[in-house]
Amino acid sequence: MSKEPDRLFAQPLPQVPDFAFNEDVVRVFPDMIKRSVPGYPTIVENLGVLAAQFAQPGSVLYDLGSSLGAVTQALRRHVRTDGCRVIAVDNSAAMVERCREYLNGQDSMFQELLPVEVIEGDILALQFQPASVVALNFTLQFIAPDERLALLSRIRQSLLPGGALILSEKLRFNDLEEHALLTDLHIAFKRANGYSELEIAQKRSAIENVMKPDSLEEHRERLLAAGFSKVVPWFQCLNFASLIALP
Ligand SMILES: C[S@@+](CC[C@H](N)C(=O)[O-])C[C@H]1O[C@@H](n2cnc3c(N)ncnc32)[C@H](O)[C@@H]1O
Ligand SMILES: O=C(O)C(=O)C[C@]1(C(=O)O)C=C[C@@H](O)C=C1
Repeated sequence: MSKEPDRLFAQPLPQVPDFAFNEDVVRVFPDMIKRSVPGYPTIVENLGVLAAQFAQPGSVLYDLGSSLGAVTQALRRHVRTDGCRVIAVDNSAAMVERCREYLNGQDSMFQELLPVEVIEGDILALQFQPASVVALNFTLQFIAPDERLALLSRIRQSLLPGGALILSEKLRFNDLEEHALLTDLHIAFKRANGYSELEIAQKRSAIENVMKPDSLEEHRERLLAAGFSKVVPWFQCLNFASLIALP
């Protein structure tokens, strides 16, 4: 994976454009997400471990909003269930192109990996096949809020008995003091990872119109409304969390 450091917001920008998953972001994405999302490497690796517990023979494992395929690669490191295949979907052409290159690299280094198909497309328009694992790793927060319930309902309908949705998101908190504390600690995390005050501020204005986090309570209620029977948080680091939702 690219080792290029993320300096995208290091210089003052006359006007900060809305954040987009374009070629510039693709080049620095592995560095950006690791330095921006507390717990990201732990979440990705363990998503593979969890998926192996839910994978059903002959089913599909979806990686929705796959970016460079970090989750897909973790699924292929950990899932050995007969007849499973991975479908990775992203609507950024630049992400999809680089993701395919990285997965070819994984194929050339390891044998007997699950087959994978990378689709360039909108997850809101996807025809889901019967699935045992669906991963939404920091993707739902970029979907328009009024589309989220319908998407989760369609995922729920595609899930086989014994399967699971694994949903990772940045959280906001209804308690203002808790929200302020965890936001400050997240800024401290970014600072400790070498981001300047300017980089932190400009990234914040770039994402504020395009990324709308929900609270844990909102996630739980919406997942139940979508038909999931149980919602189990399995990881939280500062204001980032991951949940298992069972059909
Ligand atoms: C924060 S990144 C996901 C990170 C990735 N899952 C990982 O773990 O490394 C969000 C991704 O979702 C994709 N995305 C956003 N909206 C989408 C949509 N409607 N359909 C497909 N992909 C979408 C973006 O292009 C971006 O690559
Ligand atoms: O919340 C922030 O400040 C972030 O940078 C978060 C976040 C994310 O959660 O996806 C936003 C955009 C990039 O994809 C990497 C990280």
